[in-house]
Amino acid sequence: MKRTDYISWDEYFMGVALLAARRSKDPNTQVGACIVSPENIILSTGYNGLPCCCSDDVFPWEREGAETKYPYVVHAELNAILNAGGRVLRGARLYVALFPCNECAKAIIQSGIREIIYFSDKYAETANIRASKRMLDAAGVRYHPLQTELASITLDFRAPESAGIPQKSDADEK
Ligand SMILES: Nc1ccn([C@H]2C[C@H](O)[C@@H](COP(=O)(O)O)O2)c(=O)n1
Ligand SMILES: [Zn+2]
Repeated sequence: MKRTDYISWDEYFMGVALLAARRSKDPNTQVGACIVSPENIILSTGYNGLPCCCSDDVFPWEREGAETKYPYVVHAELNAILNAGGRVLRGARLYVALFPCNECAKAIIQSGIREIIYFSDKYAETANIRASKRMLDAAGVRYHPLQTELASITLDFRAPESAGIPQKSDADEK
Protein backbone atom coordinates (compact mmCIF):
# COMPACT_ATOMS: atom_id res chain seq x y z
CA MET A 1 0.00 0.00 0.00
CA LYS A 2 1.31 3.47 -0.79
CA ARG A 3 1.80 6.07 1.93
CA THR A 4 -1.14 8.40 2.42
CA ASP A 5 0.46 11.10 4.59
CA TYR A 6 2.63 12.57 1.84
CA ILE A 7 2.68 16.36 1.39
CA SER A 8 0.85 18.12 -1.43
CA TRP A 9 2.59 19.92 -4.30
CA ASP A 10 1.67 23.25 -2.71
CA GLU A 11 3.07 22.20 0.68
CA TYR A 12 6.23 20.92 -1.00
CA PHE A 13 6.94 24.09 -2.98
CA MET A 14 6.03 26.42 -0.13
CA GLY A 15 8.31 24.30 2.04
CA VAL A 16 11.13 24.94 -0.44
CA ALA A 17 10.36 28.69 -0.33
CA LEU A 18 10.38 28.69 3.49
CA LEU A 19 13.65 26.77 3.53
CA ALA A 20 15.19 29.29 1.10
CA ALA A 21 14.08 32.05 3.51
CA ARG A 22 16.29 30.50 6.18
CA ARG A 23 19.30 31.67 4.13
CA SER A 24 18.31 35.32 4.58
CA LYS A 25 20.50 37.53 6.80
CA ASP A 26 17.67 40.03 7.35
CA PRO A 27 17.14 40.13 11.14
CA ASN A 28 13.49 41.23 10.86
CA THR A 29 11.86 39.52 7.89
CA GLN A 30 13.15 36.46 6.04
CA VAL A 31 11.46 35.84 2.69
CA GLY A 32 11.94 32.89 0.34
CA ALA A 33 10.51 32.22 -3.11
CA CYS A 34 10.22 29.20 -5.37
CA ILE A 35 9.18 29.33 -9.04
CA VAL A 36 7.57 26.20 -10.47
CA SER A 37 6.64 25.16 -14.02
CA PRO A 38 3.15 23.96 -15.01
CA GLU A 39 4.71 20.45 -14.96
CA ASN A 40 5.63 20.91 -11.26
CA ILE A 41 9.34 21.28 -11.92
CA ILE A 42 11.25 23.79 -9.80
CA LEU A 43 12.69 26.46 -12.10
CA SER A 44 14.33 28.72 -9.53
CA THR A 45 14.52 29.80 -5.91
CA GLY A 46 15.58 32.98 -4.13
CA TYR A 47 15.59 34.80 -0.82
CA ASN A 48 15.96 38.41 0.28
CA GLY A 49 19.55 39.47 0.45
CA LEU A 50 22.17 41.85 -0.81
CA PRO A 51 23.41 41.72 -4.40
CA CYS A 52 26.57 39.67 -4.81
CA CYS A 53 29.80 41.53 -3.98
CA CYS A 54 27.92 43.62 -1.38
CA SER A 55 29.00 42.25 1.97
CA ASP A 56 26.35 41.18 4.50
CA ASP A 57 28.72 42.48 7.17
CA VAL A 58 29.23 45.94 5.68
CA PHE A 59 25.82 47.05 4.38
CA PRO A 60 23.12 48.05 6.91
CA TRP A 61 20.31 45.77 8.14
CA GLU A 62 18.47 48.49 10.10
CA ARG A 63 14.84 49.33 9.37
CA GLU A 64 15.08 52.94 10.59
CA GLY A 65 17.70 55.63 11.03
CA ALA A 66 20.31 57.30 8.89
CA GLU A 67 21.04 54.18 6.83
CA THR A 68 18.57 51.38 6.27
CA LYS A 69 18.56 48.07 4.40
CA TYR A 70 15.78 49.09 2.02
CA PRO A 71 17.79 50.64 -0.83
CA TYR A 72 20.11 47.62 -0.93
CA VAL A 73 18.14 44.40 -0.42
CA VAL A 74 17.08 42.36 -3.46
CA HIS A 75 13.67 40.88 -2.72
CA ALA A 76 13.21 37.12 -2.72
CA GLU A 77 10.87 37.11 -5.71
CA LEU A 78 13.18 39.23 -7.85
CA ASN A 79 16.14 37.08 -6.87
CA ALA A 80 14.20 33.97 -7.90
CA ILE A 81 13.33 35.53 -11.26
CA LEU A 82 16.95 36.60 -11.82
CA ASN A 83 18.29 33.23 -10.63
CA ALA A 84 16.18 31.45 -13.26
CA GLY A 85 19.01 32.16 -15.68
CA GLY A 86 16.89 32.56 -18.78
CA ARG A 87 14.54 29.61 -18.16
CA VAL A 88 11.06 30.20 -19.54
CA LEU A 89 8.83 31.45 -16.71
CA ARG A 90 5.73 31.89 -18.85
CA GLY A 91 2.78 30.14 -17.17
CA ALA A 92 4.79 29.42 -14.01
CA ARG A 93 3.65 29.61 -10.39
CA LEU A 94 5.45 31.57 -7.68
CA TYR A 95 5.44 30.34 -4.08
CA VAL A 96 6.50 33.11 -1.74
CA ALA A 97 6.62 33.63 2.02
CA LEU A 98 5.37 37.24 1.86
CA PHE A 99 3.00 38.91 -0.60
CA PRO A 100 5.05 40.52 -3.41
CA CYS A 101 5.62 44.28 -3.32
CA ASN A 102 4.78 46.61 -6.22
CA GLU A 103 8.30 46.40 -7.68
CA CYS A 104 8.34 42.61 -7.63
CA ALA A 105 4.80 42.57 -9.04
CA LYS A 106 6.10 44.38 -12.12
CA ALA A 107 8.85 41.78 -12.61
CA ILE A 108 6.38 38.93 -11.97
CA ILE A 109 3.97 40.24 -14.60
CA GLN A 110 6.70 40.91 -17.16
CA SER A 111 8.27 37.47 -16.70
CA GLY A 112 4.98 35.71 -17.48
CA ILE A 113 4.35 34.15 -14.06
CA ARG A 114 0.59 33.52 -13.87
CA GLU A 115 -0.10 32.49 -10.27
CA ILE A 116 1.18 33.50 -6.84
CA ILE A 117 0.76 31.33 -3.74
CA TYR A 118 1.74 33.28 -0.67
CA PHE A 119 2.16 32.55 3.00
CA SER A 120 1.85 35.91 4.80
CA ASP A 121 0.26 39.19 3.73
CA LYS A 122 1.41 41.16 6.77
CA TYR A 123 1.79 44.42 4.84
CA ALA A 124 -1.63 44.16 3.15
CA GLU A 125 -2.73 47.59 4.37
CA THR A 126 0.20 49.48 2.81
CA ALA A 127 0.01 51.56 -0.39
CA ASN A 128 2.79 49.41 -1.80
CA ILE A 129 0.79 46.17 -1.55
CA ARG A 130 -2.40 47.84 -2.76
CA ALA A 131 -0.51 48.99 -5.88
CA SER A 132 0.90 45.49 -6.30
CA LYS A 133 -2.59 43.92 -6.22
CA ARG A 134 -3.94 46.54 -8.59
CA MET A 135 -1.28 45.66 -11.18
CA LEU A 136 -1.61 41.90 -10.67
CA ASP A 137 -5.41 42.17 -11.05
CA ALA A 138 -5.05 44.22 -14.24
CA ALA A 139 -2.60 41.68 -15.65
CA GLY A 140 -4.78 38.69 -14.68
CA VAL A 141 -2.16 37.16 -12.39
CA ARG A 142 -4.03 35.02 -9.85
CA TYR A 143 -3.01 35.04 -6.18
CA HIS A 144 -4.17 33.20 -3.10
CA PRO A 145 -2.81 32.14 0.30
CA LEU A 146 -1.42 28.65 0.81
CA GLN A 147 -4.15 26.22 1.81
CA THR A 148 -2.96 23.52 4.14
CA GLU A 149 -3.99 21.55 7.18
CA LEU A 150 -0.34 21.23 8.20
CA ALA A 151 0.96 23.29 11.12
CA SER A 152 4.62 22.43 10.51
CA ILE A 153 7.06 20.13 8.75
CA THR A 154 10.13 18.93 10.63
CA LEU A 155 13.43 18.25 8.90
CA ASP A 156 15.67 15.86 10.81
CA PHE A 157 19.31 15.92 9.70
CA ARG A 158 20.16 12.78 11.62
CA ALA A 159 20.16 9.57 9.62
CA PRO A 160 16.82 7.81 10.30
CA GLU A 161 18.51 4.73 11.73
CA SER A 162 20.46 6.79 14.29
CA ALA A 163 17.49 9.04 15.18
CA GLY A 164 15.41 6.10 16.38
CA ILE A 165 12.85 6.61 13.64
CA PRO A 166 11.22 3.25 12.89
CA GLN A 167 12.05 2.13 9.34
CA LYS A 168 9.98 -0.16 7.19
CA SER A 169 12.28 -2.95 6.13
CA ASP A 170 11.80 -5.16 3.07
CA ALA A 171 10.92 -7.94 5.49
CA ASP A 172 7.94 -5.92 6.84
CA GLU A 173 6.52 -5.71 3.34
CA LYS A 174 6.45 -9.51 2.89
N1 LIG B 1 7.55 40.50 -0.86
C1 LIG B 1 8.68 40.84 -0.21
C2 LIG B 1 8.66 41.84 0.74
C3 LIG B 1 9.81 42.15 1.40
N2 LIG B 1 10.95 41.49 1.11
C4 LIG B 1 12.15 41.75 1.89
C5 LIG B 1 12.74 43.11 1.90
C6 LIG B 1 13.34 43.19 3.29
O1 LIG B 1 14.59 42.50 3.33
C7 LIG B 1 12.34 42.44 4.13
C8 LIG B 1 11.25 43.32 4.70
O2 LIG B 1 11.77 43.94 5.83
P1 LIG B 1 10.84 44.58 6.98
O3 LIG B 1 10.33 45.88 6.46
O4 LIG B 1 9.72 43.60 7.27
O5 LIG B 1 11.78 44.74 8.14
O6 LIG B 1 11.77 41.50 3.24
C9 LIG B 1 10.96 40.48 0.16
O7 LIG B 1 12.00 39.85 -0.09
N3 LIG B 1 9.82 40.20 -0.49
ZN1 LIG C 1 9.50 43.06 -3.76
